[in-house]
Amino acid sequence: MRLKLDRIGHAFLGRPVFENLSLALGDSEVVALVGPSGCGKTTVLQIAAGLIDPLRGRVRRHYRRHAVVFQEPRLLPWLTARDNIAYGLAAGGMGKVERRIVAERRAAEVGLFARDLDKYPAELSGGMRQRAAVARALAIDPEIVYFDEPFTAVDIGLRRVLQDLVIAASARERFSAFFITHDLTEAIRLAHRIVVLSGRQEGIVAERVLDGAPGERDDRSVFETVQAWAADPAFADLFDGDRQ
Ligand SMILES: Nc1ncnc2c1ncn2[C@@H]1O[C@H](COP(=O)(O)OP(=O)(O)OP(=O)(O)O)[C@@H](O)[C@H]1O
Repeated sequence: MRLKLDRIGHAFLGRPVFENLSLALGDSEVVALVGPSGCGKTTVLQIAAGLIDPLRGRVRRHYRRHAVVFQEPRLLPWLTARDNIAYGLAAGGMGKVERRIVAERRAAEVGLFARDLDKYPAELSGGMRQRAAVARALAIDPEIVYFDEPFTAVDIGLRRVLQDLVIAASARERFSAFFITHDLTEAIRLAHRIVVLSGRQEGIVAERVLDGAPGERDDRSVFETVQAWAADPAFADLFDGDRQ
């Protein structure tokens, strides 16, 4: 068990977001949290990652290193792509030459070319910046990666490529991942398990374990699962939200 949220509750300015939310994330498990816009997905992730404290409940973390990939890349504009990717390694005490080697290996894994590594974020496309953000997260060999709608802002073709990178990396390196999305197709492509957060402060209203490993699901089975769940009352909130 990497992470356990035990009956957490949170409110902003006295306005409750959710109550009594319990959720566990196992070793090497990829859990996708879906739910309508504004239901509190980012808040759950921030509590899980320790970025904010919950008003109620308890969080137990059984890991040493985690990384977060946000919707926007959040690269440091004054550093090259290479130095951005290597950024977390210096804090871990790694020497300069080794940092460079790790950054270049991670960059290649996410499809960045060597010639891009000397560029600054402003010189990279949006897709390249998000690739660099994923490489930076993986560079520190995290035991858990928190993804907060990381591919929402990229176009549909690249989104699929980036999803495939995450699927391959999680299978290869066996980190756990907590992946927030409002895109059910994305969740079904890359998770072992899906949990649905209510849009009416009712906490987690549904949970489904997916068949097979994420990389093994073909487009047809993903499509059929989305269709089946669209008719499932447990997912009604999610589809209502999408129609708004
Ligand atoms: N810092 C804050 N101060 C006040 N209210 C906040 C704050 N952060 C979030 N909220 C509110 O809490 C609720 C949950 O927000 P959150 O961002 O967690 O939802 P979400 O499910 O991730 O939304 P989306 O899918 O649109 O990104 C929303 O009503 C939001 O307006």
